[in-house]
Order: sequence, then C-alpha cells, then structure tokens
Amino acid sequence: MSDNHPTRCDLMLFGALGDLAQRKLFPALYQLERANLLAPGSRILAVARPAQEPDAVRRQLQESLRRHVGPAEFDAAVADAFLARVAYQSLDFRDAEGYASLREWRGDESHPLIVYMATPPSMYGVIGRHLKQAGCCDPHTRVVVEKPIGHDLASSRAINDALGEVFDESQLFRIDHYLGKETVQNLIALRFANNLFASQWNQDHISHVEITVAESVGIEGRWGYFDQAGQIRDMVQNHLLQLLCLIAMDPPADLSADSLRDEKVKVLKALKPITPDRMESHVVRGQYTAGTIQGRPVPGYLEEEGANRGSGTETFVALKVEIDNWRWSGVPFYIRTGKRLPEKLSQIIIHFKPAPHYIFDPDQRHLANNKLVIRLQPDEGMSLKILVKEQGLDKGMRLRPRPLELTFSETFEAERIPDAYERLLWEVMKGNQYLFVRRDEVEYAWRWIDQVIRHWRDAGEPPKRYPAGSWGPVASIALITRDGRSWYEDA
Ligand SMILES: NC(=O)C1=CN([C@@H]2O[C@H](COP(=O)(O)OP(=O)(O)OC[C@H]3O[C@@H](n4cnc5c(N)ncnc54)[C@H](OP(=O)(O)O)[C@@H]3O)[C@@H](O)[C@H]2O)C=CC1
Ligand SMILES: O=C1O[C@H](COP(=O)(O)O)[C@@H](O)[C@H](O)[C@H]1O
Repeated sequence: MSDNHPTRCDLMLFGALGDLAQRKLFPALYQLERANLLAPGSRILAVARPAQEPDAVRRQLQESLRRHVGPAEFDAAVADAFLARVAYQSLDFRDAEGYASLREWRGDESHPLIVYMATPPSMYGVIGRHLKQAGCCDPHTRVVVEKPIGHDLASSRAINDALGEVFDESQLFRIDHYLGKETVQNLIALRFANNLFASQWNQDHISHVEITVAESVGIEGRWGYFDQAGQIRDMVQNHLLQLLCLIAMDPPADLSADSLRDEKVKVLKALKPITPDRMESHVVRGQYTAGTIQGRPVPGYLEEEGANRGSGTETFVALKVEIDNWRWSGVPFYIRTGKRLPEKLSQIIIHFKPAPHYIFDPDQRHLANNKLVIRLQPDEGMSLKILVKEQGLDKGMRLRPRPLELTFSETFEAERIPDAYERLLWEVMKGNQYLFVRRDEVEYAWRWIDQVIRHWRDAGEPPKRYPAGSWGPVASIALITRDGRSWYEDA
C-alpha cells in the first residue's frame, strides 16, 4: 500500500464522452499526470459512440479539462503531455465486431489493462463479453464499474452475474467514490491507529451516532436517472451505508482488501430490518419544493428540467438504523441525506455517553457528554468537544464545551486534497482493491434497502414536502427528538 511508484498500464475508458468521464475521470487522470503518477508509456483509449477524428476528441478533452480542472491547476504543458497518451475509438458497445480495433490498439502489450466502464450498468456484461471474445482481456485485466450496481437486489445480482461470467471478483473494482475521499479514509486511521478511541468505540461509551450528508444542489439535469433512483438508492444504499460500515465495523486484522471488506459485510448483515410497524418511527422520506438557498431562489423537484409533475420520488431520507450486534446494541445511528438542503456538508458525530457519576452544576448536566465531530466535507477535519472549567476566580466549577480541533488544511498546509477519483484511479493502477466494494457488500446493502423501499411502496404514501433551503421535512426532526436527542448543530 505504500508503493507509490507509477506502474505502466493501458486504460480503456468506455463512455469517454459522457458526463462522469468529462467532469471527473479525465480531470482525475490529468491530476495524476501533473503529479507524475502516470508511468511513461501508459496509454488511454477513449471509447464512445460518436464517429470523430482523434484530434477533434483531444481538442474537446482539452476544453473540458480547462473547464473542470480550474485555472489554478490547469497547466497547458501538462495537458499536452496527458493528451498525447489519449487515442480515440468510436464504437457502439453492442457491436461485437468493432472490438477488433480495440484489440489492435492493445497489441501484444503485457502490462496491465484497466477497463473503466463509465456507462449505464446494462452495458457492463455486454462490454465484458465482447472484450473477452476479441481477446482483449486476460486474468490480470482490471475492470472498474460505477455505482449504482442495479436498482435492487435482483438487478444487482444480474449485473454482478454478467460481470462474473467474464471476470473474477479479484479483477473487479466497484466504485463508491466516497471511499476515495481522504477524510473517509481517515476514519480508518482515526479508529485503528489511535488506541484511545478503540477502547471507547462501543455501546458502553457511545450513546448514538449521527451521519449527515447534505447537498445544496438539486438533481443537476439528471432527472431521467434520478427520478428512477431517488435519494435512497442514489446515496444511502452506497455512500451512507459505507460510511456507517467504516464507523461500525470491528477492527480488521490488517489493511488488506478482504480483511476490511469482511468486517464491513458483518455490519451490513447485522443491520436490523425495519418492519412495517417501525417505518413511521424509523424512516422519513421527503421531496423538496421551491425555496431559497444562500439567497438564491431555486425550483422545486417537480419543476426541475424534464420533470414528471406527478413524481413521488424522494430527494431526502432520514433513517434511524440499528445494528444487532454486541458492539452496537442499543446505539442508534441516525442518518440523513438530501438534495437542496441549506449547504453542502458531510459530517459524522459520535456522541459519547456522560460520565457515570456527575458532580458539577446540575443546570449544566445536559453538556456532560463528549462529542467527536468528523467533518468529511467541506473544511475537512475533526473536532473533539470536551468540557473545560471556565477561567476566573468568580466562575467556580462552571463548565464550558470547547473543541480540540484538527483542520486538515492547516495541519497539512502544503498538501492539496486529491479528488476521490484521483485516489481511486491510482489504487486501480496499483491493483489495490481495498477502497472498492465487493459483491457481497453491494448485495447485503441492497437486501436491507429493498425492504425499506418495499414498505414505502406498500404504504403508498407520498414523500413529505420540505422547502429547498431547509434541513428536510419536520418529521426528520421528530425522528430524533422522539428519542430525546437532536441533530447536531455546531454552537
Ligand atoms: N455523472 C455522475 O456524476 C455519476 C455517474 N455515475 C455512473 O457512471 C456511469 C456513467 O454516468 P454518466 O457519465 O453520468 O452517464 P452519461 O449518459 O453521461 O454517459 C454514458 C455514456 O455511455 C455511452 N453509451 C451508452 N450506451 C452506449 C452504447 N451502446 N454504445 C456507445 N456508447 C454508449 C453514452 O453515449 P450516448 O449518449 O451516445 O448514448 C454516454 O456517453 C453510470 O453508470 C452512472 O450511474 C456514478 C456516479 C456519479
Ligand atoms: O454518487 C453521487 O454522489 C453525489 C454527491 O457526491 P459528493 O462527492 O459531491 O458529495 C450526488 O450529488 C449524486 O447524486 C450521486 O449520484
């Protein structure tokens, strides 16, 4: 894992002119070039449907890089060096014959081939089979596929089966880009490099956990995709459950991919089902109406571009999740995520239990539990809220909550925080699967999500409305206050 030497590889990028490739993948590859992490001789074949000359595609990519990388980090010389690696092949992915040209591009190279499928999941099996038939892949080929893997457990199994017919699990790199975020990886460091926390990380010492992943954006022109998915499939099935797993899992024996993934799977298996009678107290789904975010008026979900006015898709979900195991018995995880909330903010709050015997001012008793606030984005860092004595002769033993603060941008001043896709592409190049999701993780997550969606469907209730710019439906506040708690707000 500490090997930071670039290894030579070839990358075939399917869906190279799509949104993800343009906004995230090419900029990430450009950043790897800029950091000298693309080995000499590494090549990229952009594969997409339009019949275009390679030079025209490279010009288009240069423009797109300029736009998405931003002026402070765009260097024309680096972009030229990067684009010199890029070839283009027009292809309808269903055209088996067309793969001969991919085989020709690959030649007899023996260094690893990475196949990145930035395409609809229905294409994964098709591309895999045609690549194999054309003799493009071997047992060392690495295949990167995007989330969501399916729409439910059955469809995710079908996609995984189609991939499994061609590739071994050890070749598959299923992306959950949250796992590539530096601060998310820091959860692993925080928990397993600091024994201080290890001994406290259980139901003896923690009362509850909050996970908030708030977005101020709406659906960004992705109605067609989003309305089929909704926030629970788009965000909870993958990103939020992955965060929950990293917080809740037992210490892995080592940092190998399977050790980590085995522990995450145990958490997913232990998620307590939400039965129909517990839906009201444990689940809230919402949909935004028009409102104002940071002084700017924004439309409601049903007024977004391309909207179907009758849609009952949720753009917000709050859940009280319980984990049926020794470590977490009686410790609820309150999780919430939504679009068009007041700000972009992802944070995890660990609420510790108060000391067993309290000896200070009874009026201050409510202050007496420590909190660890882990800020994933923005302003990445951590803050441990502890109680200190107010200073001064006249203050007696009055307490004040104060933070022990760690802000990564200050601590690692010279280091830029790489985008998640840079980290993930880099790990694929090294052949390291530890930040990628194994088949059983995806499927256990779907199994749990499916039952929630099934109960929603059976109940047939529309989502609760919330104005854009608010923190979600009022019912999501009730979900936590009912237990005598509240969503964390930084004082
Ligand atoms: N965009 C994002 O931010 C995110 C995307 N993802 C996932 O990444 C994947 C790609 O998403 P995104 O880039 O947004 O989607 P796009 O639709 O923008 O890109 C997909 C590309 O695949 C091409 N394609 C589809 N079928 C064929 C075919 N038979 N032959 C040739 N080309 C084909 C499309 O070409 P054409 O338009 O000509 O059909 C399109 O350019 C999806 O699985 C998505 O769920 C995951 C997380 C975030
Ligand atoms: O996967 C997705 O994630 C983004 C949010 O990612 P972030 O890195 O900006 O926090 C979300 O907007 C999108 O709907 C979803 O598909």
